[in-house]
Amino acid sequence: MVKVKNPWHRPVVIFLAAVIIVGIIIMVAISVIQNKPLHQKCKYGIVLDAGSSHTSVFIYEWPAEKENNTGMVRQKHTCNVQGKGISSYSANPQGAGASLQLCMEEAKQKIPAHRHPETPVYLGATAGMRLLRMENEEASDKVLDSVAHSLKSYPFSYQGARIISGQEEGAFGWITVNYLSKNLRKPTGTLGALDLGGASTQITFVPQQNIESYDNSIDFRLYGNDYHLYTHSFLCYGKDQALKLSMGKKLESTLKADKTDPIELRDPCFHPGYNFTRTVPNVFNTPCMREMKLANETFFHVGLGNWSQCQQSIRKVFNTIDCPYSRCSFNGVFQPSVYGDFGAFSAFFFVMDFLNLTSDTLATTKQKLAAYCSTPWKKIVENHPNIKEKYLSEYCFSATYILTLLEDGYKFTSNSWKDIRFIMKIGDSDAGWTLGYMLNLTNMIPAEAPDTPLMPYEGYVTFMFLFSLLILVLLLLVYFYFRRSTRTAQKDII
Ligand SMILES: Nc1ncnc2c1ncn2[C@@H]1O[C@H](COP(=O)(O)OP(=O)(O)O)[C@@H](O)[C@H]1O
Ligand SMILES: [Ca+2]
Repeated sequence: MVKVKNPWHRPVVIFLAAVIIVGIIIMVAISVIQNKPLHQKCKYGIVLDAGSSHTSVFIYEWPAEKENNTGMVRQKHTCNVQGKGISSYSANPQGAGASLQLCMEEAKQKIPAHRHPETPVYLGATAGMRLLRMENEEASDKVLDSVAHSLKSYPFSYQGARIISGQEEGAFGWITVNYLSKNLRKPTGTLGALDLGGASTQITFVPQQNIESYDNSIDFRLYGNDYHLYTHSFLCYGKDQALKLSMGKKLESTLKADKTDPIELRDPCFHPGYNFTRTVPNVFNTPCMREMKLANETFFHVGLGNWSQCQQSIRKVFNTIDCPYSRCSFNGVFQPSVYGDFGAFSAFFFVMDFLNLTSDTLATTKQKLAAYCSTPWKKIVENHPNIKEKYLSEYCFSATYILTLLEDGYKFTSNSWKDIRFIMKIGDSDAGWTLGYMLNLTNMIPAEAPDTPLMPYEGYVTFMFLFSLLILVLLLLVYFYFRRSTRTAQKDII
C-alpha cells in the first residue's frame, strides 16, 4: 500500500492562514488608528460674560475636527471675577480692566500655550452696561475701552468687547440650550429659554402663533432647519432692578401716607424681624426710575413676611392694562402664548434651587413660599449661616418676583408651569448666552447640515471588528472542511 501525501500542503495552508490573520489584525488596527478621534487635538475659545452683578470668564473646548457637529463644544473651565460687574467701575474705568487679570491669568494656565494665538476672546456686556450707557455714554465707553485694553494684553486672539443687545442675549441663550440638548439636528421640538439676570430678563421660544411685532422676531437657519423665534428682553426687570422698582413704589406710597420722621418702609417681601437702614438714593440710583428728591435720606427697611401682600406689591411693577397688539405679556410688549418646554436658568435657577422649589406644582410652590416668607429673619440666618446676607434677605422677594413674572407677566398657567425646567447646566456646560454667542461668531453652527459619515465612529469600529471576525471564522471553517475531506480522500486511497 502506498500512502499519498503532499509534503507542502500543510505548511502552505498554515502560512496562508497566518498571513490572512495578520493582515486582518493590521487592517483593523490601521482603521482604528486612522479614524480615532484625536482627543489631544482640541481647540479653545474664551467668552467673558460681563453681567450687571459680576463678570464670569468661560473657557470652551472642542475636538479640532468636529467643530461643526452639534453638542461637541463643552465648557472646560469658568472663573468668577472678584468684585462687582464692570458697570460699577463708571467712576474708575481703569479698575474694570484690572479686575479681569486674575481670571485671564488662569485662562493662560488652562489653555495649552501653543493654542493661545488662535484662541478667540470675546467680551459681551449685558444689562448693567446698557443702563450705564443710557445714563452716561462717555463713562460706558471708557469702561469698554479699559476692558478691551486689558484683554488685548494677553496672548489670545482678541475679537472685541461690546454691549450685546437684549435680542442677542435672548437668542444666544436659546441657541445654547438647544445646542447642548442636541435638539438642533433633530425633527423634535426645541426648548424655550428663560434667563433672569440682575438688570434684565429674557424670554425666547418658537411660538405657534404669528409674531405681530418685528422687534420680537428673529430667524435662524441652523443645520438645514429654519427657526422662527419670538424673543424679548425686559430691561429693568432683572431681579435687582425689579427690587428697586418695587421698593421705590412702596417708598413713594409710604411717603404720601405718612411723612413722619424717621421713615419706615414696611415691606411684606422681607422676613418678620428684618430691619435694615438704607438711603433713599440707594433705591433710586437707577435710570429704571424717575429720581426722587428727599430731604431725609435714610429710612428703615422693615420686614413683614407676608407672601400674598408681597405678590400684590410686585404686581404693581407690571403694566398689564395697555396692549396695542392682540395679546401682550406686560408694558405693552407683544407676546404669543408660551409653547413647549422651557429651560429657566441664571437667577431663575439660583433662587428656586436655594428654596428647593424646582420640581413642585405651581400651587405647592406658592404654599411653600408663603411659609418661607413668614419665617422670622433670625431663624433664616440661623439656618443658613454661610450664605451672603444680601442674597439671604432677598430670596423671599426674588422667588415671589419669579412667580409673578412667570404667571402674571409671561402667562404661564398651573398647567404650563410643569413645562418649565429650572436648570443651571446641561452636561458640563452652563446654560446662558455665552456659548451661543461664541458658536455664532466662530461660525460653528453651519446653516446647512454638514455631510455625515455613513455610520458613527463606534459603530464603524464594531462593524469592522465583527466583519473581520466573520471572515476569520469562515476561513477556519473552509480550512477544517478542506482538511477533513483531504483526510477522507487519503483514507479512501489507503
Ligand atoms: N447664588 C445666588 N443666589 C441668588 N442670586 C444669585 C446667585 N448668584 C448670582 N445671583 C444673581 O443672579 C443675577 C445675575 O445677573 P447678571 O448676569 O449679573 O445680570 P444681567 O444678566 O442682568 O446683566 C444677579 O441678580 C445676581 O445677584
Ligand atoms: Ca446674565
